[in-house]
Amino acid sequence: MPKVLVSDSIDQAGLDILSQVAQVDVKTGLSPDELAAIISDYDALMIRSGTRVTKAVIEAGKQLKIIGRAGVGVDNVDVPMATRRGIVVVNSPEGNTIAAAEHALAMMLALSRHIAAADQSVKAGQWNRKQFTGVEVYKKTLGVVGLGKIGSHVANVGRALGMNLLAYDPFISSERADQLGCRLVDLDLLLREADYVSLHVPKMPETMHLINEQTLAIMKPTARLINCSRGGVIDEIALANALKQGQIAGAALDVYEEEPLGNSPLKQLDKNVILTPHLGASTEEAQVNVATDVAEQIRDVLLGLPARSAVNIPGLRAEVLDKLRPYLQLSETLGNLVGQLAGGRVESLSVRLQGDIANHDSQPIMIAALKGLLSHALQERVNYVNASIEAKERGIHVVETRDAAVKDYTGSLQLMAKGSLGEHSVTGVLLGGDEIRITDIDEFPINVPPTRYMLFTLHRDMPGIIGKIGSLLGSFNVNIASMQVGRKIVRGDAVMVLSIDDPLPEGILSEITKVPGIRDAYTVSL
Ligand SMILES: NC(=O)c1ccc[n+]([C@@H]2O[C@H](COP(=O)([O-])OP(=O)(O)OC[C@H]3O[C@@H](n4cnc5c(N)ncnc54)[C@H](O)[C@@H]3O)[C@@H](O)[C@H]2O)c1
Ligand SMILES: O=C(O)CC[C@@H](O)C(=O)O
Repeated sequence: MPKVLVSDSIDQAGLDILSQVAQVDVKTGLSPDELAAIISDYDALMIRSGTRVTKAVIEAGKQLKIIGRAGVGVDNVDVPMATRRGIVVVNSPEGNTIAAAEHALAMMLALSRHIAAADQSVKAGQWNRKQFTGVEVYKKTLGVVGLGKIGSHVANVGRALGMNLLAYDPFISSERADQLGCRLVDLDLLLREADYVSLHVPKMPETMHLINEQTLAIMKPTARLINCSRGGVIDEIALANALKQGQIAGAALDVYEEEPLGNSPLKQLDKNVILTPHLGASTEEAQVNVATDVAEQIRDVLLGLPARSAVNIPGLRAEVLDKLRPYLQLSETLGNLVGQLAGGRVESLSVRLQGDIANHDSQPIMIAALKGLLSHALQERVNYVNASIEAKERGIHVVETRDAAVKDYTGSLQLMAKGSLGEHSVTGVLLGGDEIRITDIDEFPINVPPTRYMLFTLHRDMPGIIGKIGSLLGSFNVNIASMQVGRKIVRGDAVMVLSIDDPLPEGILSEITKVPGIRDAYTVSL
């Protein structure tokens, strides 16, 4: 039974799903070193934001197939390293969207009315009504930085509260911003005009210290800043200074550059600062959502099925996957076949998408072709996660062409591999939506399904040659399941494709190539 390590607190709903297929060990509060020391036993790791999955952890995870992040941000996982090692990293892109958005909105209202400070003062025996006079959000300007899933919900609720909306997001169209009632502006203008600035961007080099001494200096003295996205997006020292000097009116933070928050000057500030311990996703609903979402994906991957929300398999979202699955199978099979026919070191792979297939997202189809191409050499070490990297490292030049006009079958896929031992091409189609047929080998027309063991010959089309191959195989006790010949002209060159029941015994291939009329022979296992 596979083993799953759960190293952060995860809702029971997720643990129940994992337990259906795996032994589940829950060990929380591990340091990266402690995690690295035990991870080698595990097939899967499930985390929240509390676990740091470093390079060392991934290197130690010799059996790891999947890392599941029960949440959105995967900045606590060394994703490039996981990708190199072929480990799928999955998250729950939407499970906690509402929770995080509501936390940001709660922060905005709590800041405006000094809720946290007023609560503390009443509990301390005071009754200071005047000290806690607040401001209304109605008719104020809310600036949303990052108009993705969470930012959009914040914008929607902000609009319902009667706020004017500005948004800054370089990757969002003005039509999308219009739909949300936001005026799309640059960051400078947003910071100058907004009464509330709410950050909803991912953590990446471009967003590191997006809010810093300079950007804080252009904000209104009455402005309030909210960060429920990621620590590091705000320069916390610069923020503490800006708050002390009254450059802005207040700030509410849920996330920090270092978590847990250490000895920060922000902790010294009182009524105009609210600090929560990364609680954005901490609602009962969100925790059930993310735990279920990610546990299902871990279960599926352990059962050999694809994951819905893999962050390191480009273009392979659930809905794409459902539509493309038969094409991916086709592409992988043809990649495997052409890779074995080419043998040696492959220098380039050309993939031609013809007919209907050319109308689909080609990226996953290309990845499947590369996975197939490399699978004979790398076996299970290559997968959808690392196929592109492995191909790049081997210097394989990949070319994609599309021809939507071709109208044979429902579309076909042609792969051509060029390598140190020559050039080969194969074409395949799907019959009835999911049955693979190889329809062309080196431009010789055939029509055969792929089978586990196959033998291909290139020969002169002349009487007796098929019989000789049949007898030769028979003398080596090889049973032929099916046989087909493809030729372009009578008595010219031809290919013979045989499905055989067992792998070809050692030495027989060279015997086949000695048969008069045989130019070449290849054995393939798919
Ligand atoms: N506090 C929490 O507990 C909590 C919970 C959930 C999510 N989050 C974090 O909230 C953030 C937003 O999550 P989401 O689900 O909305 O993500 P998302 O991917 O849907 O949205 C992010 C948006 O940021 C935009 N963006 C990227 N670079 C930008 C830049 N340089 N400037 C401005 N905009 C930029 C993107 O175009 C995108 O629209 C993430 O950092 C996520 O990790 C925090
Ligand atoms: O695990 C958590 O509680 C935080 C999750 C949140 O930061 C996220 O990115 O989804």
